[in-house]
Amino acid sequence: MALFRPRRNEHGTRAVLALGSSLGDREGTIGQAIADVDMLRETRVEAISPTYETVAITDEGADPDAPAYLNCVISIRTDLSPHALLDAVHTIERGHGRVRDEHWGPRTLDIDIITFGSLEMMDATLTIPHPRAWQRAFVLQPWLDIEPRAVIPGYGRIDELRAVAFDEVTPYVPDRDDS
Ligand SMILES: Nc1ncnc2c1ncn2[C@@H]1O[C@H](COP(=O)(O)OP(=O)(O)OP(=O)(O)O)[C@@H](O)[C@H]1O
Ligand SMILES: Nc1nc2c(c(=O)[nH]1)N=C(CO)CN2
Repeated sequence: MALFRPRRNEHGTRAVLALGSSLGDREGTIGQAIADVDMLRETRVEAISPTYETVAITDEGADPDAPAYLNCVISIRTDLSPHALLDAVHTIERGHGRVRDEHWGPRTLDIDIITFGSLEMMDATLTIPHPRAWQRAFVLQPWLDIEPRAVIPGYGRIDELRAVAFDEVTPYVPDRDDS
């Protein structure tokens, strides 16, 4: 189920972040990372998408034998600059044991900045909108659940992009042991 919070203040920039985890306590890590984002200076989480279990996309393509990801998307409002937000999400990733080794390899936590208001920019460390979000169902589907009319600046409407994205996403049903 998606969660939405009433907007108490309208200042700052609305940004969309995508979270993914394929190692360890995936659900716990994503939940804590969302709380970490909400604790950032001048930043507030406004909506949390449902979580999806998704087949890992690796350098060789979709790999059903690689650890599956949990993915979700959050919308935030922040007064941080785009680079300060990038630094902050990297700190959160490191706090959850993220190690940068294998390209597109399994990871405890990945947080990508998908959009930042209507900003379009590219420099050595940051590209906004995220350059691969437009083709990733593991980003577009959860985002669609919380913002069905969203547009990726320069790429178009996410409902249209989602319709042609082919990677596999399945609603995540937690395996609760309440006994
Ligand atoms: N919009 C963005 N969000 C997050 N990182 C970005 C963005 N644009 C550029 N980067 C840069 O990409 C670098 C690699 O990021 P990361 O290791 O998370 O990539 P990845 O998750 O493996 O791959 P992908 O970018 O395809 O999701 C980061 O150090 C960061 O400087
Ligand atoms: N299913 C899935 N595959 C991925 C993901 C991800 O979040 N989910 N992230 C990647 C690099 O960011 C590479 N591959």
